[in-house]
Amino acid sequence: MTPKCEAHKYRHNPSILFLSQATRERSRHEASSSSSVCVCDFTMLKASIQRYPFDICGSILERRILQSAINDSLLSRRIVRQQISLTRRTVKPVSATASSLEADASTLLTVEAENDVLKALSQIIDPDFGTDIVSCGFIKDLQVDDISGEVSFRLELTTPACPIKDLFEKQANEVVAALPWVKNVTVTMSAQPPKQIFSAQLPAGLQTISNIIAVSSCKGGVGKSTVAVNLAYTLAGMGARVGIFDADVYGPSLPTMVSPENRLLEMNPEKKTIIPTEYMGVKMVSFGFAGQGRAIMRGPMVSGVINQLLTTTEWGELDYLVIDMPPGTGDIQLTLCQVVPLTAAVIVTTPQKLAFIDVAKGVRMFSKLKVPCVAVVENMCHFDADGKRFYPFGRGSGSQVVEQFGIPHLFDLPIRPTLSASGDSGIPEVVADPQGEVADIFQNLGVCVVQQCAKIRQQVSTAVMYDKSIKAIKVKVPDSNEEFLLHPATVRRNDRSAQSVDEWTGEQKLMYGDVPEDIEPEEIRPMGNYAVSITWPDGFSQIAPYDQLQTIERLVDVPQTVSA
Ligand SMILES: Nc1ncnc2c1ncn2[C@@H]1O[C@H](COP(=O)(O)OP(=O)(O)OP(=O)(O)O)[C@@H](O)[C@H]1O
Repeated sequence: MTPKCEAHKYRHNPSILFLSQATRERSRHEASSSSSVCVCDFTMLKASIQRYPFDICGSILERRILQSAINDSLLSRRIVRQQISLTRRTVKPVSATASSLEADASTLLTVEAENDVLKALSQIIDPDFGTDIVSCGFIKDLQVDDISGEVSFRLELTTPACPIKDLFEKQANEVVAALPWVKNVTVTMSAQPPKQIFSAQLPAGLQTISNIIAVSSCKGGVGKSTVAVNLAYTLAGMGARVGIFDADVYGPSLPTMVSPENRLLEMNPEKKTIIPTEYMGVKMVSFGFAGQGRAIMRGPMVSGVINQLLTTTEWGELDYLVIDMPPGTGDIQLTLCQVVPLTAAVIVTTPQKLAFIDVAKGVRMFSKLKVPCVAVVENMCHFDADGKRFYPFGRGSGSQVVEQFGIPHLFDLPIRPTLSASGDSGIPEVVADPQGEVADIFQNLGVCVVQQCAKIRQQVSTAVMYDKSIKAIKVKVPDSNEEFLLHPATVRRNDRSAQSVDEWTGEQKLMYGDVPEDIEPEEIRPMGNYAVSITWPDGFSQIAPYDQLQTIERLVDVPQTVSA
């Protein structure tokens, strides 16, 4: 049915005529007092009548009419408000009270003004997520008063260290202030509270840490601790809450590189937890602060100590925990990576040709554990003397690493006597000389880490989702372009846990008919970067690795959207 037909249908409705006439009369009357209100009134009603079927009894202006008028942009909000009150005065309400009419209109207008603001803000794109800040869910506590023209909202970013937070703030101010009815904009910047994206089966101490970054190298002495410490202080300088965990039990470097007042870790005797020491706002734990000196231990003991130190520490809320990994890619490193839900890894190397092989080992270890390597730092690349640049270890194989392993970022760190000196003085270089060249390089590394972590979190948390409208589980495996749909019951039937399959005989315990065809998951949460945990209505928590999800029979025909 075309809009014209609708108009025709309602043309003989006396109520409409009544209102239209009233409006027209008023138009004539008010036009003489040079009001633009009434000129618009009639246009609005006409436009509305042509667009929507509506009931109009006396002064009831149905929501849709107002909505339509506002959508048509025929009237400013102010004029619509005046129109409502004029109508109230002109026409006696029949089946709605004047106050409910006004309340209705008021709500509509506020919603409309909010939409205006959100539309304006959606012009701002987050370059990391490739989508606008409204879709990213960054706009919180939006308050709009379209009469006074006051707008306020909070811009909640994923991390307080967001490198473009100032730009976001400026743009948000500008686009909202550009709306014709806006007189004043108040933007408050904030960041999401730290939270692990991974499933809850984590030690309590790690649950309030948003991102855990491993700084790793395959050999000792390449500058891994230097990078870890300076990266941590750079992130803190960017506004984040940061901790450093020195996992090198054999040769802890942290006690030499930073000089906290309290050089011994304290215990909370009641909770039996470790309280980290702190230096310039960065929390830290190292075996070197345990009053034990260097350890003489065997591998499994080392793993035990590392895990205990790491998991029983009261880290509190952290945006980033930087782990200075023990050098190498052996069992200790593997165990550590399995205990801690790492968000990303940074690999440190030197430019020698052989270093390429080391980096390859590191990348392979992390890729086995599904931890994305976000950057390679090629340390001690060059130094400058007599106006010339020297490459004592030859030109690096960093670019080869980037090409071969698809690691997106490579950073060259020069040899600087100050870096070495600050390593021994207890004040990190980026703190001692925040404007220097080294601080600049670390700033770029910090930005890279912040951006990549945000991307990874986003990818991981949306990798497997239940789409209720099509009753299907949507899978988009991180780091792969593959996207597919699975039938929830099929996913449940493919559970391989001891509850569903006998561990010894391999016999299927969960029968096909045990799972209702229309079963729907209650919650899906990522577990590390390799699996999701799916909670079903009967309370069963299924762990579904991505590898397994990729082998399950897929839904080929997308089901029809199920109306709510
Ligand atoms: N770019 C650099 N310029 C000058 N000195 C550096 C540079 N990088 C690191 N160093 C120095 O080299 C030494 C080794 O660095 P660092 O302790 O960071 O290496 P590492 O890989 O963590 O070693 P380990 O695994 O043995 O702990 C330190 O004295 C440090 O100050």
